[in-house]
Amino acid sequence: MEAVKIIKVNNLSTIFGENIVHKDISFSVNEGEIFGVLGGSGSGKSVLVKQIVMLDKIQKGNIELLGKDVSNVNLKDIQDLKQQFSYLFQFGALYSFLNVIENISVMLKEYTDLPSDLIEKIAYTNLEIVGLPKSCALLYPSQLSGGMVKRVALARSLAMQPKVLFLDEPTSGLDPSSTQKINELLLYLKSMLNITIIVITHDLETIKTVLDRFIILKQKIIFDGNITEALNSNDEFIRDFLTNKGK
Ligand SMILES: Nc1ncnc2c1ncn2[C@@H]1O[C@H](COP(=O)(O)OP(=O)(O)OP(=O)(O)O)[C@@H](O)[C@H]1O
Repeated sequence: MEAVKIIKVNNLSTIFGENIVHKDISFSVNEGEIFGVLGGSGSGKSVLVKQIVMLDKIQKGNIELLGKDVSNVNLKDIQDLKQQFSYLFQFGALYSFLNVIENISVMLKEYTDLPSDLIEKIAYTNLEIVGLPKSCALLYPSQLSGGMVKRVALARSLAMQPKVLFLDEPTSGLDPSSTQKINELLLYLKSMLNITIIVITHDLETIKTVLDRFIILKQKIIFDGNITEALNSNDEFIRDFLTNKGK
C-alpha cells in the first residue's frame, strides 16, 4: 500500500528580485516519517517551511498540507490546519516570565476550553514525554540549560497533539551530548506518537541517525532519498555536503 502523503509540493518556484531561491521544486513527505530539509546557507530551507505552514507567500506552484492546498485557503481552513500542526519557530523560544509548566500550558489555555486541572495534567505528561523531571516544573527559562529549553519548547508543541511537527534547527547551539539527547528524543517521539516530523538541520549526526529521508536544496532539489543513497551518490557535491557537516 502506498504511504499517505502529508505534504505535497508541486512545481514550486520562489524568486526575490534577482535571487532565484527555488526553481521548480517538487517533493512529498509521507505520514509518520522524519523528513529533512537540507541545503547550504541561503538555499531557501526556511522560506520553504514557512510557505508550507502559511507564513510566507507561495509565488508559483502549489503546496498541499494534510490534503489542503495552502495557496488557496480560507480563514476556516487555516484555523483547521493550525490545530493539526506545530511549527517551532526559533526552536526553544520560551516566555521568560512563565515557569516551565506554564510555558507548556500556554497553547492549551489559548486554543482549548479544557479545565485548568486537565491542562495541568496534560502539561505534566508532556514534561515526562520529553524526558524532564517533575522537579523542573516550577523553574523559569533563565534557570534551564539550552537543551532543557529546547525540550520544554518541544513539550509545549506536543501538548496540542499535532499530526505534523516542523522544527527549525532543533540542535543548533547545543553541545554534542545534548544534541544526541534531542536526536534520541525525536526518534522516541516518532515511535511513540507516530507524528510526521519535518526538520531543517545542518547537523550531521541528526542527518545520519534521525532522518528517514531528506532533500538537499540548491535552487532545484539536487537530492531526494535516504542517507545510504546519498553516501553512495555519484554526485561529488552531495557526498561532500554530507561529510562537510551539512553546510
Ligand atoms: N521576504 C524576503 N525578501 C527577499 N529575500 C528574501 C526574503 N525571505 C528570504 N529571502 C532570501 O531568500 C534566501 C533563502 O532564505 P532562507 O532563510 O530560506 O535560507 P536558509 O536556507 O534557511 O538559510 P540558513 O541556513 O542560512 O538559515 C536568502 O537569500 C534570503 O535572503
